[in-house]
Amino acid sequence: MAIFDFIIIGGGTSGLVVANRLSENPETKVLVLEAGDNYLENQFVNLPAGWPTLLETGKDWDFTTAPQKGLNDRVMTLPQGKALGGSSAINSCVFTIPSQASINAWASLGNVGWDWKTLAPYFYKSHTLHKPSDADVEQLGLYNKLSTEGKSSGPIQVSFPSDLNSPFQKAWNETFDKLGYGFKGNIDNGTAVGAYSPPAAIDPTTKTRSYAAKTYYEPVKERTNLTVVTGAAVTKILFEGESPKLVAIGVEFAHEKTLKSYKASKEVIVAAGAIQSPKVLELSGIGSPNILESYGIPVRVANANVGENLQDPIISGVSFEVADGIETIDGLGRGEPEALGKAMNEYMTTQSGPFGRAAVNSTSILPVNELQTENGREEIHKLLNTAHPAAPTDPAYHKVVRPLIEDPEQGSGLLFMYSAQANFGANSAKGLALAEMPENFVTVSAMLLNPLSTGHVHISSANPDDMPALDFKYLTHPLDADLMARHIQLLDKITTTEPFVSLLKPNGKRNKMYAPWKGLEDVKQYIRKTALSNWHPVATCSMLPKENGGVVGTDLVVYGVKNLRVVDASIMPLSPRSNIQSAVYAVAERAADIIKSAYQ
Ligand SMILES: Cc1cc2nc3c(=O)[nH]c(=O)nc-3n(C[C@H](O)[C@H](O)[C@H](O)COP(=O)(O)OP(=O)(O)OC[C@H]3O[C@@H](n4cnc5c(N)ncnc54)[C@H](O)[C@@H]3O)c2cc1C
Repeated sequence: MAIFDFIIIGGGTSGLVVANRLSENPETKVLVLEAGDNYLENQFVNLPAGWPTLLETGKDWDFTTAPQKGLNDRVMTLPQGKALGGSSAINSCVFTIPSQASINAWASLGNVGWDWKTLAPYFYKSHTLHKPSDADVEQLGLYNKLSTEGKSSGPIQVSFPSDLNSPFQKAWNETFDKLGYGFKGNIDNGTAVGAYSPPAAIDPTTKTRSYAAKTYYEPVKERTNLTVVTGAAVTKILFEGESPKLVAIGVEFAHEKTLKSYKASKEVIVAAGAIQSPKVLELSGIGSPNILESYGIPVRVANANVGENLQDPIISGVSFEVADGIETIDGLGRGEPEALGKAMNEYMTTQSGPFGRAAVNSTSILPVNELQTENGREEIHKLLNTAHPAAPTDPAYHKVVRPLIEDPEQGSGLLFMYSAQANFGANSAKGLALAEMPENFVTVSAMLLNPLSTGHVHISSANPDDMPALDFKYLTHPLDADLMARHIQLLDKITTTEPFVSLLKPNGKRNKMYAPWKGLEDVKQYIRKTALSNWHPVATCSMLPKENGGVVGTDLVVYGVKNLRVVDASIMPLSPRSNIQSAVYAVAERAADIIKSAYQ
């Protein structure tokens, strides 16, 4: 049996960061086992705008949820990357830094030493933020919004969209200014609130996707102490001894239709993502005894927290028909040969145009609008304390999220805009991107940043090939629907305020599911018909004290086992307030340092 120092399960976003850093020492032998394939040469992976074409293909696990009671029993799908680079190979590239408050909340939850101050260096170690050109700075409204220029110096290349002909970004920023949500803080140090145009993980020189496989793996793939096997699905972790002296010593995996085993002399590191890291643990006998025994899996460590605490921010929104003469990218979505030819020509000749950009044009992190007035603040206070008060059975993280909802300096929603139609009501990411209407649109979506509803993901059998049973339980906490409805209601203001309103066709069309709403209850009904995942699941192997729902401690070691850690999105005890890939990279960088220091 081959022996490595470290075996990493999953060569995704986090797995490749840890593999790169651990193999910096030529004496350390590292093995990465990745179930998906290597798509480094795949043009649709490399093309930033190519991601919708990757969904529901062999590059996407394409999980299915249980019927979502809070969303009219709709059954939905969840994309997750099945590729070297994992979800960073198929994501939509937006790269934003989370709020300091949401990272500090990790420490408040009992994770001493995991706060903004300690994690910030790892954000800067994992990416390099490229300054926009002077012309772009003006167009994107980015003056004075970069505080850490030159501070970031990591492998992921992050750049700003250059779209000088588009009227949308400027109009977005000016409209939010008028509504009292002018930009405050800095976009790269966790203090951003208000409207801006976000950067993306796109290499500014090549205008290609900058992701884990390209930046953390490809440059070091010749290291003789680093072995990466693709098409290798881990079926279980191998152990020696019994709890409490249980030790992880290797893995069993399926490769080329054969079951193989390799040994790890130091550690097994789980990086299979928020949906499948708990699956790997459960298949290996770490989880709820009730679940494991029902599938005949011997219990090695009883911990009912594995696979629980699942948090996933949802989105909904409205598409608005644009005024005549305003250009959008709907033609690409409809597959019109003329639009595709023009975009490809721009991309190939001058590396410009929509193919080289992330889908999202602008975002805005906002508190609920009600906090702008005295009466509104009273209303939200009552909502939190009288209508939906905290219960003793609430998960621990509610205690830190609830005060943030009433804080006007924090955001509870993230609004974002892109210049194309969205097919709200679809139950899949691919369906959402379907462009069926012949007119052109701009879409404004809202994402609920820290939902109080939690779900779970567990194995559905003892067969590693079976998909896990996934239930997000979206909107089952009543406060989520109330907050989400208020964020969606703000769309009425944005789209009737100058200069944004001038970009819209008066009495123009809306997306098919839209019907004018008369009040919050109508908005809630619309959300139940249209909301879906924004593909940021976290917290299923939470870093928390075990009695508060934890699976790993602050050293990321799995409770009750030696030599076994988890290093991916599943350890985040609370979703960071932003798109989350930046935090996944930062956590993985820090995990690598923690592991290295354990062997010094
Ligand atoms: C469609 C989509 C769009 C997104 N858009 C954005 C965005 O614009 N901005 C942003 O910040 N975030 C975005 N995200 C989220 C972000 O990409 C993820 O949160 C992040 O990449 C997760 O990293 P991870 O390491 O936890 O998991 P992953 O990157 O998913 O890695 C897990 C890896 O483990 C492998 N694996 C699983 N089980 C096994 C097994 N048993 N054996 C071997 N290998 C296994 C998987 O194939 C995968 O490669 C998006 C995600 C998706 C799916």
